[in-house]
Amino acid sequence: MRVILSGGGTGGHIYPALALAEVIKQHDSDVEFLYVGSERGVESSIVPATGMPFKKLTVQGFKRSLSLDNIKTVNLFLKAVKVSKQIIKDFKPDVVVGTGGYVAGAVVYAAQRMHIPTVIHEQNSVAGMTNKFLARGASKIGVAFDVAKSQFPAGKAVLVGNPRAQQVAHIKSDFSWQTLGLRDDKPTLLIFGGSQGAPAINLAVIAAIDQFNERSYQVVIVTGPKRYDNVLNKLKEKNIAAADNVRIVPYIDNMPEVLVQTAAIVSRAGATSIAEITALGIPSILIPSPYVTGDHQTKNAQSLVDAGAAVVISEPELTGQSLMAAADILLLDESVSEKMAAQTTKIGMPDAGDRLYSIILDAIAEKKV
Ligand SMILES: CC(=O)N[C@H]1[C@@H](OP(=O)(O)OP(=O)(O)OC[C@H]2O[C@@H](n3ccc(=O)[nH]c3=O)[C@H](O)[C@@H]2O)O[C@H](CO)[C@@H](O)[C@@H]1O
Repeated sequence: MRVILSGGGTGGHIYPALALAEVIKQHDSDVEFLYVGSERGVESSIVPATGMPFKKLTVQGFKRSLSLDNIKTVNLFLKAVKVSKQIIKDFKPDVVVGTGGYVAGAVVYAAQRMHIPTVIHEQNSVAGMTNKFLARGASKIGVAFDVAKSQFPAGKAVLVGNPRAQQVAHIKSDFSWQTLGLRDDKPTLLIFGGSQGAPAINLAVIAAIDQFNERSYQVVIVTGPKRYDNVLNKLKEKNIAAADNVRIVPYIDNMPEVLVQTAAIVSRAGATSIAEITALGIPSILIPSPYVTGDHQTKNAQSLVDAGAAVVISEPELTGQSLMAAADILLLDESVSEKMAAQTTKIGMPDAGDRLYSIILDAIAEKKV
């Protein structure tokens, strides 16, 4: 089987594609992959690091307001479709899979024009712009939230979950907190703001760090690669240093292994993070980003809140104090965290990769009929 994968711009689109690749390889050891990503997106470093063949396109996003830049966006898109057609002609895929982001728009659209089977995966509860654009021509659509089904052409979308859930649920982790200078016999709270970090979460953490320093549990603060220096500078200005139980890092490369050893999470409500949290049954405090299309993070978080599986703090309510209070309950009150962990696990879909693989096989088979 030959598969082109495309998804980009942000970790939440890229990691599901890579997790799917792992699942397909388990079913079909002869599979050949090609990943097509954007040259400016983080996929251009994340994907080659896995050893997967990678080709770059130049694309950019649409501005929501009227802007001359959108003319450039359209021109780049048309060029990217042309390059994609050549890539597809050379690679001869059986299927092209898109996991969101502008780059996937060009690659999957090119495949559709060439009558190659295409499958798109929607991670969020509100369909993204790229997937809406591609939906009509897609052979199959896999969604991670049931509420997303109705946003696609009738009968086309299937609930599959997010393949990253399967990856983290089955990982054998020998990760030790000692690699960060911490201890393995203490519960650890992991704080991160999605794949890029979130300024609001970083600010609340800076306000709370004096108190985190005094806690019996450990705290790992992931600032986001581009926000690390800023956080360190702010702490310096305030003359605050992290104590022995607190670590501040820009990014975590081996998140699945780390998550397995994590007692509780503070995070945005990105769809892929939620898939991981629910697959592993980790109690969480979610702070949905208010800056995303259709407020989709609040809707992503809703299914967990409804089930008593997570606590939500809205961004306007987020302060050092509200963060500390919620963190203390999760880390210090076992009855709360155990209950939440049990509820969270119920929502998880640890077979999501297999389910997505299955609709990919259907898409290929239907083409052959
Ligand atoms: C601002 C924005 O547009 N966010 C969107 C983006 O978020 P974002 O890229 O932040 O996506 P998610 O929160 O869904 O996923 C983040 C991924 O990055 C990983 N990770 C995170 C931090 C780290 O240090 N190392 C690491 O590997 C997480 O484990 C997870 O796999 O895509 C998601 C999936 O479509 C959407 O739901 C989000 O709304």
